[in-house]
Amino acid sequence: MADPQDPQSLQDPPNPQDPPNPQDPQDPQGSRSPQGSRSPQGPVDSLRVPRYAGPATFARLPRLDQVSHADIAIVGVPFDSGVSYRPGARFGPTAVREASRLLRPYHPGLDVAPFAVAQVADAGDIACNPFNIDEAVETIQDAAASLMVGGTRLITIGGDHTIALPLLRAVAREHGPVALLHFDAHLDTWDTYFGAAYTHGTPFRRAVEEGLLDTEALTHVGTRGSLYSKNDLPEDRRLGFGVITSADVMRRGVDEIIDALHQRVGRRPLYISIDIDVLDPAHAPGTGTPEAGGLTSRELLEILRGLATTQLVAADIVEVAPAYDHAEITAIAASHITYDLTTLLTLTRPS
Ligand SMILES: N=C(N)NCCCC(=O)O
Ligand SMILES: [Zn+2]
Ligand SMILES: [Zn+2]
Repeated sequence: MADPQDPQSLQDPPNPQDPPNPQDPQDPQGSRSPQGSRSPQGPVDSLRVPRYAGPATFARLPRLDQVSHADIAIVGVPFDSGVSYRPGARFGPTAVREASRLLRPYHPGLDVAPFAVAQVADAGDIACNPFNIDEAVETIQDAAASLMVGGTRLITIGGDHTIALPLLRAVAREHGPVALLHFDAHLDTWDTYFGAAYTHGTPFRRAVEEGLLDTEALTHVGTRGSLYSKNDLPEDRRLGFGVITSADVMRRGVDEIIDALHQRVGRRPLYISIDIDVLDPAHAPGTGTPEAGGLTSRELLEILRGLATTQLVAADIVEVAPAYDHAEITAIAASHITYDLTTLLTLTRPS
């Protein structure tokens, strides 16, 4: 039954005599939009093609090569050679895409149909060398920069947290030093592991050293767990970071945290990096370095929705390791976070 509130139903009504064919190159998405229409090509319509059918792009969106231009591209980086503990985040992008099949086109919390107001497309995966981290970092930076040509904004699904460094390099080249909201159990500002500079525990120290970040506007959110030394926190502060711990979120509450984040980032171009281990292992067991006492997925999603008036320019969601997941708990959380990040990007057009 057509529902006038449903943006999909505002297009031509489905014709049961003429079902879409996902194999049909003229209509690979089962789209109701006429060919050549200037409105964004949305996801496959789950009221016409069952959501479990066909290949998984994020939220069943078109692939980048199926659209003439994308305002927002979702790209996977299946790289996990930078981890210090459990491997497996290389399978994150595939798991998040699979778990995203249930996403629907209208976001009631933010009152927007993100795929109707912006052309969003799935750019596939960046193929990077698992045996050479330096080379992989360069590949990711170059691929991200090429995807951003023409003003396309990027949401990246990792992959381990190493990938934030090349992504920030590509973003800073476009926008200059950016504000950063880093949602993570960990600081990820350590110096080296086994002498290696590019790891999943070090991207944000490198980013500060390289001048990619606006050091007036950096905050970790959700930090908790054991550290290497008492010096870790003052060193992190010296780099410019503020810290809102997981316990602060619980004690101060979501609304106060949102206010504090707005004060910190203001109208600066903003990058959001979300390590799924910011969530409690009960909400995200499928990750490589889990820490007890984390945020709930409800808290994280509410905080993100509170950031709709920032100047978000790009984001990543990293560290989903499906081998440790159960019943897709982690991948579902990550797919919803990615949906919210996408929706935020449609609301926060850079000035
Ligand atoms: N970025 C993530 N997930 N973890 C960093 C933890 C580094 C460590 O082993 O101390
Ligand atoms: Zn982490
Ligand atoms: Zn991290």
